[in-house]
Amino acid sequence: MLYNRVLVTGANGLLGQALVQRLSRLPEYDVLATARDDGPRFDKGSFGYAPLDVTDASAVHRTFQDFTPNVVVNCAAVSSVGECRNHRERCWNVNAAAVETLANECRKIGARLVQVSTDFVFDGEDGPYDESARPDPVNYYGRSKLAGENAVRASGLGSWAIVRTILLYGTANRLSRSNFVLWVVNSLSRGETIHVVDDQYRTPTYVVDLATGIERLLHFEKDGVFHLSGRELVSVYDLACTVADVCDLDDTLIRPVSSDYFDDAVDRPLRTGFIILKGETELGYSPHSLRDGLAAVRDEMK
Ligand SMILES: NC(=O)C1=CN([C@@H]2O[C@H](COP(=O)(O)OP(=O)(O)OC[C@H]3O[C@@H](n4cnc5c(N)ncnc54)[C@H](OP(=O)(O)O)[C@@H]3O)[C@@H](O)[C@H]2O)C=CC1
Ligand SMILES: Cc1cn([C@H]2C[C@H](O)[C@@H](COP(=O)(O)OP(=O)(O)O[C@H]3O[C@@H](C)C(=O)[C@@H](O)[C@H]3O)O2)c(=O)[nH]c1=O
Repeated sequence: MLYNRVLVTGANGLLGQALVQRLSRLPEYDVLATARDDGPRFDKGSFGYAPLDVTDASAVHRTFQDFTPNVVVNCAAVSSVGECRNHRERCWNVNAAAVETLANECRKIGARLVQVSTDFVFDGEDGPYDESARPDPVNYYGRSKLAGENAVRASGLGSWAIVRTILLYGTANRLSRSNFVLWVVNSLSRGETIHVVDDQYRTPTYVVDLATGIERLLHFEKDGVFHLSGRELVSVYDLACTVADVCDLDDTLIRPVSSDYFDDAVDRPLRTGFIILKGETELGYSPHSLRDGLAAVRDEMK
């Protein structure tokens, strides 16, 4: 059997954990999980682990020389839009500059690079978007992620893919950043009132679906841009109400508000969402329905 030697960065994050667990269950992959911590935050699956800060160019070089991956999936990011607004240099170093470093190291050893990106590269004026839509980010996070995409495109790599996704939800161990669905469940379970925007629209994505989609992309060795998200376009308020319904929580605690309710809000694109036809036809991507994905998360939380 021809093994795919896959190096995953940011492996202790929400997507990184799901992806490493997915790949390490399949015999065709030999996985090296890397993250900033001394060890993995999870233990299911059979994979190697090495500490790696993607902004440390010499550490990246050494890790590539030691493991010699034939494919790298970059899940490392500063994924909080507020943190990107407040700590621009750190955000740029991770989301843009480090991608250039990874792409250069991939080129040297002939490896493929799969870069994970976001709906926030778009302005949100005319979603849902397909892969040919023109990016025009409205916040610093989106600009840094677009710069990361452009570093891949400009790198001269023989083989690369950019996988954009939207509003990820799921469970994982000891996350440094929670996600919207867990936040709604935890807040409502404590009986807390929450204010949720009803003018932002998304196609929320169950992280297990995204991990499966990326695995399919590796398996078929597809290049180019792919939009992998859920199928259903909903307002974030409707998403919160669906979470309450699926988890049997009190939806009267959810108050609809518009985006300008939050005084210090970071600008967020209003209507994103993805058309996922390319992933469906070229990868066999087939995400859970929103209710089924949320039910799976509810069961994982038990
Ligand atoms: N979450 C979402 O809704 C969406 C996410 N995306 C994209 O998906 C990808 C995965 O995001 P997600 O898993 O949700 O985010 P997480 O924040 O859960 O994971 C990102 C990981 O990157 C790690 N990281 C940060 N800086 C470095 C560094 N210098 N070196 C190595 N690792 C680093 C973080 O480490 P630590 O835990 O130590 O902080 C974290 O574990 C990102 O590219 C993100 O932009 C796109 C659309 C939606
Ligand atoms: C905390 C909070 C969030 N929201 C809304 C804002 C937003 O539409 C949604 C999710 O907010 P978050 O701050 O979790 O995430 P946000 O920064 O909007 O989400 C993004 O994550 C990054 C990584 C991406 O790349 C994007 O695809 C996107 O999904 O919830 C409220 O309405 N009320 C609240 O009190």
